[in-house]
Amino acid sequence: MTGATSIRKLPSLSGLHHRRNPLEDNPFFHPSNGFYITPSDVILAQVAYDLSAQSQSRVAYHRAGPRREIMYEPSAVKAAIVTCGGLCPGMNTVIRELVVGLWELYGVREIYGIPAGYRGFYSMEAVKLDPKAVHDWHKKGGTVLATSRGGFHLHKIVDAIQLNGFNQVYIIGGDGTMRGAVEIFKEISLRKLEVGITGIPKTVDNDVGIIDRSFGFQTAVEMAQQAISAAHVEAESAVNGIGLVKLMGRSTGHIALHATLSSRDVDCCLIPEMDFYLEGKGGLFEFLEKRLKERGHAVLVVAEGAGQEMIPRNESQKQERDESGNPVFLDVGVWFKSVLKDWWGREHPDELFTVKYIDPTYMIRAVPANATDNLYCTLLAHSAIHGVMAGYTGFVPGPINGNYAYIPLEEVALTKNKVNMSDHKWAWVRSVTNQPDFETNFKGQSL
Ligand SMILES: Nc1ncnc2c1ncn2[C@@H]1O[C@H](COP(=O)(O)OP(=O)(O)O)[C@@H](O)[C@H]1O
Ligand SMILES: O=P(O)(O)OC[C@H]1O[C@](O)(COP(=O)(O)O)[C@@H](O)[C@@H]1O
Ligand SMILES: [Mg+2]
Repeated sequence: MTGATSIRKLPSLSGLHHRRNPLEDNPFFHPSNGFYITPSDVILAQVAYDLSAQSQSRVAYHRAGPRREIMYEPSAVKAAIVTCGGLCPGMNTVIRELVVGLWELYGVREIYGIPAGYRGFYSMEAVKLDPKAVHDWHKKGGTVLATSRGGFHLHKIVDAIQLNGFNQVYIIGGDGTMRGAVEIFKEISLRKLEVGITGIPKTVDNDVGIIDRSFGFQTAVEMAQQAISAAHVEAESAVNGIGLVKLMGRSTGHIALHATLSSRDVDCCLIPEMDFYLEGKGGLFEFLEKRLKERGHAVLVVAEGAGQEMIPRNESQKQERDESGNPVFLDVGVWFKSVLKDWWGREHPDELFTVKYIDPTYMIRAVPANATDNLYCTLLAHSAIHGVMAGYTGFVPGPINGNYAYIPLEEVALTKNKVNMSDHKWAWVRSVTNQPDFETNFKGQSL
């Protein structure tokens, strides 16, 4: 295979001095050949190639891991950790492992938690953290530091970082947080401060791009199974029963898709990336009618952002935003329940019909991470620490094709991970549920 490899450049702090990595003397490690990662160690963005193609350009990211030399004197490090945005299983594990990792791997002793998200930098007292304080945090859901939306005042935040003398900042958050982190990184560079900034991607929706998946996502999918199973039991035990489950997913339907694929009890899965329609040939009602006739019940899984444009709303509802500026959605489950009942009442006024609506929204994200996600959180935290200690800044650690890499923060902030409606995964959903291909049906209908 021929073709050039372009390595994504990582910003680094220039005013610091090289020093020996203390892992060299750490009793738990025996650094041998290949232990330290060098600048020429990279992870390719893509692993599948067509070998018959003439020439292919490749994108690569620097590989995450410890470097032979670090750029901070551990006793001079003052680290800040903050969690922003919505909850996600594993946030406490990441905080715990950042604290324990900084302490045990590098001998850092000044580690602080910023309470309540970005606003905490300038409006609250930072909390001193050590391994003893965080020892059981991985067993707790949520974030012990607390989180919030909004409150992003760039200058106040950077002033507070400067005033407190923080020289490493670990920012745990989703797509909105990453956009904020880019602003902070740029302002810090403008002020020529020697402060390492890293963004650790957190989002239960799995909507952050480039990385394989976000931590906590698998736990959330697992939790969603309970809701789907309950909906299935309720639907099966009724006459013409519909079990309706709403799952998180503002603009991406990954949770709904994965929960559908792993459950196999789902008759139809609706996600924000797709258009669908209710009435007429090839529509949802026709499909449900058929399913109820054949099987006596049906299970419908809907991502919270699906069909939002179909729900009637007044002017103020149209404008509503949360503190971070994200649009506030109406409850698609409540709407569905009412349109389904209207439809059945119209078509079959004398026949029994039941819709059981289950909304496990916060249950799927307010739990501790499962074992797989806990391990993932640990590797993520350690990757972040190694990168910052090595002097990199403005980066995001994350798994790419199973290997941990450092990705420029700005690239992550600009990339959204949407469900690709034309790849095999969505085809697999349709083959499992046998649900209508709304797009094709709609085109056929309008001919
Ligand atoms: N474009 C942006 N620029 C700067 N800060 C932002 C931006 N978008 C969101 N934020 C801030 O990031 C934090 C988290 O954002 P939010 O969208 O609520 O959650 P998430 O990071 O999980 O997507 C909030 O404090 C919000 O004010
Ligand atoms: O009610 P809240 O806390 O604002 O959160 C609701 C939203 O948060 C999420 O769980 C996750 O969103 P973020 O990760 O972007 O914060 C969405 O699925 C959901 O719409
Ligand atoms: Mg978000």
